[in-house]
Amino acid sequence: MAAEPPAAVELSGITKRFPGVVANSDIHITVGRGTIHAIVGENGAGKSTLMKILYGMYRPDEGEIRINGSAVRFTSPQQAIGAGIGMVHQHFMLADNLTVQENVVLGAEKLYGIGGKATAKIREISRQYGLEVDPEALVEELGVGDRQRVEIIKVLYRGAKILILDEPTAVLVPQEVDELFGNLRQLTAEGLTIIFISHKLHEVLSVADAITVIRRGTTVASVLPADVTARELATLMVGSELPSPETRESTVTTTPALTVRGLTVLSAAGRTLIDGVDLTIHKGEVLGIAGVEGNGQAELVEAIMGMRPAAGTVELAGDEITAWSTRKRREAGLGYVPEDRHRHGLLLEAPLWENRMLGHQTESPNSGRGLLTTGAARKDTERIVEQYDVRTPGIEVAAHALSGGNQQKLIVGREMSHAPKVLIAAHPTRGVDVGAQAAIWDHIRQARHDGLGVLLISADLDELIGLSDTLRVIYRGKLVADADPATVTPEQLGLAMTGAAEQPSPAVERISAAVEELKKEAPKGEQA
Ligand SMILES: Nc1ncnc2c1ncn2[C@@H]1O[C@H](COP(=O)(O)OP(=O)(O)OP(=O)(O)O)[C@@H](O)[C@H]1O
Repeated sequence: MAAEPPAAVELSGITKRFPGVVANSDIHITVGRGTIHAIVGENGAGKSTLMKILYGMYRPDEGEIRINGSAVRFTSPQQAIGAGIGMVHQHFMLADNLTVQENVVLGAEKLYGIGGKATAKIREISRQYGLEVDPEALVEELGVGDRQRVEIIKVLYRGAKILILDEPTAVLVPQEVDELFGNLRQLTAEGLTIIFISHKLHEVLSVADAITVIRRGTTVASVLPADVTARELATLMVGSELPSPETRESTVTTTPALTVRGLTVLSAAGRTLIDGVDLTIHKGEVLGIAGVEGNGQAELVEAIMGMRPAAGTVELAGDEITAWSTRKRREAGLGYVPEDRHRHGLLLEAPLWENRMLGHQTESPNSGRGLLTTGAARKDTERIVEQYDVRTPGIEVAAHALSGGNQQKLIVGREMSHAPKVLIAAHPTRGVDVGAQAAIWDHIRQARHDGLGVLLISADLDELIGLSDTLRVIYRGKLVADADPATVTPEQLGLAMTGAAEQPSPAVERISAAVEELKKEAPKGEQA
């Protein structure tokens, strides 16, 4: 009988310490060749650290890595790439103004040059693995799903046989998730191996061949998807039962908290990014905006926050704030959870308590009588850490030392602490585990009960549907449809977002006509 082929990846006894934290402790994982292996765990459990070790970005303090049966010791990602490992990051790292081919070839010109041989190789990869993209297309014209395929092709082009994907579905609509999973299955059918991190337990159960659960830095279970439910997985992750989600209860009033009229935003080149948007959020109302990324959500948020010039008017609780600076808007009660927590939400090198003051330096408890009150800010940071379950060795550590999900919890906690009248929340639970997500939703619901109005932008359709009182669909900078959160399904909403609702459902209104109108307006070659 032939001997069993060695596992594609074998991690044994991996331990990694950071000051004050054991991020990985005696981890054991075996990933079979040609399988999809999911890694799940709470925020801060140690998933990213482990993947960074496998990708050569960190060196383990203890333990052994075997790739296809041979022990390896990587001191850089280049060595990991050389051993056939590729990493697809959550934040795409593509140059928008270059073509697909230029992006794929960039930095790997030595492999197949930059001309016809490179094109042929990209086409071969596309064909072999069913990853459809046009090498000539400009990346800025591509949707999110296509961009992700370019990232995957990029690592395959460099010879990866083992792919690590970090939360690959966080930015995809349901139809794109299905496509991605189809692609992943085809990759494994061709003998490649996939390891992916995800917080979406239903997706993990539908696509993974095997699942490893990490809790507080160590592997606590390796299970087959057929043997567990999402709830049981969550329980394994947390080590105790999750609370049941609370039922929906309407708190919407008739008092406007935020009114936007005729908001229009142009790009530097004069293109219309937001086109005459009107909306009202009432006290006690969560207004969710559904849309495929890049349809104007970011510009809408930035215009409301006063971060980019816009025509039209914005009123906060009856005051016209159109001409106000961002700082003044925040002081007047506009809370802000930004989409990009590294660029707008945090000072990564600064300690947590300084980050607690960020954007709120002029407000209590951070300042009083014109002076910064760092003692009070520190104390309040302790409270946020406690209340929002931010897992950290202390408030003096720098923000970059927190796991992604814990950074997010800190930002949400900070913004909610100033009793905002309106919270502008872009992807408030992105990268946050299921338990922490439920906790953040509870905080938002409680504040909504007390009269908070929320503008919710999210790529997580379950979150949009579950948390919103009112749902609207944004498409090419216009609000084109309304959906009823009580009856709409994620699939219907996903279709409406891509402008593809051919059979309008009662739960999504107006979309088809509006999209047809937009398509007529769009110049040739620019249609969605
Ligand atoms: N560079 C670093 N310096 C110090 N501590 C770190 C560093 N990177 C991670 N940690 C700590 O190691 C632990 C594991 O973090 P890691 O990012 O691996 O978690 P994770 O499971 O990926 O979480 P998330 O789901 O939130 O992304 C956390 O306590 C984190 O604060």
